Amino acid sequence: MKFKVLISDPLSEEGILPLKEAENVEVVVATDLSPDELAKTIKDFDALLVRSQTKVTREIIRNASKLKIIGRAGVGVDNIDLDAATEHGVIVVNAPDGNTNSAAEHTMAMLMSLARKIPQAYFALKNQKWDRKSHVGVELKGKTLGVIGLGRIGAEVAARAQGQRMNIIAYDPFLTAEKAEKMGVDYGTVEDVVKKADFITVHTPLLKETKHLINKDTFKLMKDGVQIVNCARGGIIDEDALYEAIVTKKVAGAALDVFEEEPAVNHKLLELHEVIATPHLGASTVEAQENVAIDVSKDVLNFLTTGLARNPVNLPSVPKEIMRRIEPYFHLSEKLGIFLTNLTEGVIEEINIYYSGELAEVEVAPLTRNTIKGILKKHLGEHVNDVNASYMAEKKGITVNEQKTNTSKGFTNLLKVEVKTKEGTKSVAGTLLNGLGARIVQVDTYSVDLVPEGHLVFIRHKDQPGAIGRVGSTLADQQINIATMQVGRSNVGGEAIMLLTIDKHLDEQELEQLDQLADIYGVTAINL
Ligand SMILES: NC(=O)c1ccc[n+]([C@@H]2O[C@H](COP(=O)([O-])OP(=O)(O)OC[C@H]3O[C@@H](n4cnc5c(N)ncnc54)[C@H](O)[C@@H]3O)[C@@H](O)[C@H]2O)c1
Ligand SMILES: O=C(O)[C@H](O)COP(=O)(O)O
Repeated sequence: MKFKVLISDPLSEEGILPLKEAENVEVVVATDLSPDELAKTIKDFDALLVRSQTKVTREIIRNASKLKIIGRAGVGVDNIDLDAATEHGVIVVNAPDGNTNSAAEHTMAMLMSLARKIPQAYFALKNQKWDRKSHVGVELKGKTLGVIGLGRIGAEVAARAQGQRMNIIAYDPFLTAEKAEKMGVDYGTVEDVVKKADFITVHTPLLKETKHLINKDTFKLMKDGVQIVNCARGGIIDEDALYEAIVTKKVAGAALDVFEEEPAVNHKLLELHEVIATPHLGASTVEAQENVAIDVSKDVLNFLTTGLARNPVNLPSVPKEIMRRIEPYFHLSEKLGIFLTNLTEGVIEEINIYYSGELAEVEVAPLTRNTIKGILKKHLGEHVNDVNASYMAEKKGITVNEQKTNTSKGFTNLLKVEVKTKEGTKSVAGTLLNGLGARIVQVDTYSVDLVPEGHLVFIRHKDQPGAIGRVGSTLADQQINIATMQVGRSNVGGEAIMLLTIDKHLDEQELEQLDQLADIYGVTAINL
């Protein structure tokens, strides 16, 4: 049987040789298909290979009745509808390492061009203007570079900038003091980074959490005359806020390789003299293109012939016999992870997962991976899935322990998850109640009974008459309905908790109002 592979973006000829030379594969290259044409063509293909240009929408995936795998020759998979792929049983693989070096080099090229106004000077000279006065730059040496997202590319950029004798301050949710010290970088929150930096470069994926991470409020915190680089994804920086910050001279310059909408030809930012730009060229080198095409071709070939993938991005299939017994717990395990990560302060160092009762008798590794996925998802988004969750945790320096115990506290099954950071230990436990579904039954030392669904608010407060009433009336003033409320306390007059289910997610302002109430120690909104 021959597998048909469609390549819909330009990939390196050398890189796709593993596929072209495979006897059981027929490769078709069609890089000028419209979305409609792609939606029609795809139905005959077993695999699709893309870069960032092809938008692999739900509609395309829906039409792809034979499609088994989508290979992304690069890192970002925000052009692929991962939910649709998962729902249709299509595995998505990427090539996460092949273009790291090129993207880091491009970032440095942009940083240096920005500091020395090279594109502007070149443009003037091409227009017959020998203008030295308007193109006075600044040195990088001794300046502080703020790096937001210290993953593969961010870390390479930091190391190169240190070579330019810059000081680095970074923020990454997985950056510990030990790692920062080893890399010779300072670290802090996003606020610390933007306040101290002379230049700021972002290297996060584009996720719900990182969309407009740099916005009008963040710009206000920055030094006057700061310069910004984005070679990661359009949308991490709010483009309207950046425009405003440049026009008002808060920001002296910006170097952009990526835009919220691409291709970005008539973009208002491109009209500004202070903005230099390239058309998403970070990975456009001979070497990177060859690397990513080879990696993804091999992975696609391997998957088509053996069913195994090295770099899967979405959910894999779980063996049927394991699935049948543990499937009912999948939902609970992920929700416990998400719940816990929202309560956790500090960098996660250890995750302990305890299985008891009937759960202690089954193979639970897929549940462990699913729980880790729930915990890491907040910061890694679609980059973490069941297959790579343990690997991701290990890569982030997190120790994961799985234990089967007999202490199920009267429940026929109990899944307890504990997370340790330098700030302390947090835990949550859940169970499946026969006929009633999943329940969260313990938060730290407090017993609760909560359906892990919807919009939750977790409040730590002093056990004092009036605290519950104040929360209730504040929510009533905000026209927010309380569906359920759980309360618990450690001792009379000591610390207590309220766990509410409400009808909508609290926005920043609403959270702030609750946080300001007397006797409240902390308020966390959690979306499950
Ligand atoms: N311009 C280009 O052509 C080009 C080329 C390659 C990659 N990229 C993009 O660069 C980005 C980084 O790629 P990578 O390979 O380094 O990925 P990576 O996964 O190795 O690193 C991303 C890092 O961002 C961190 N992060 C997540 N949420 C964060 C937050 N809220 N604040 C700070 N840090 C956060 C993660 O912990 C992780 O360490 C991706 O968006 C990728 O698509 C662009
Ligand atoms: O995420 C990536 O790998 C880069 O943005 C590269 O995208 P490209 O393959 O379209 O150059």
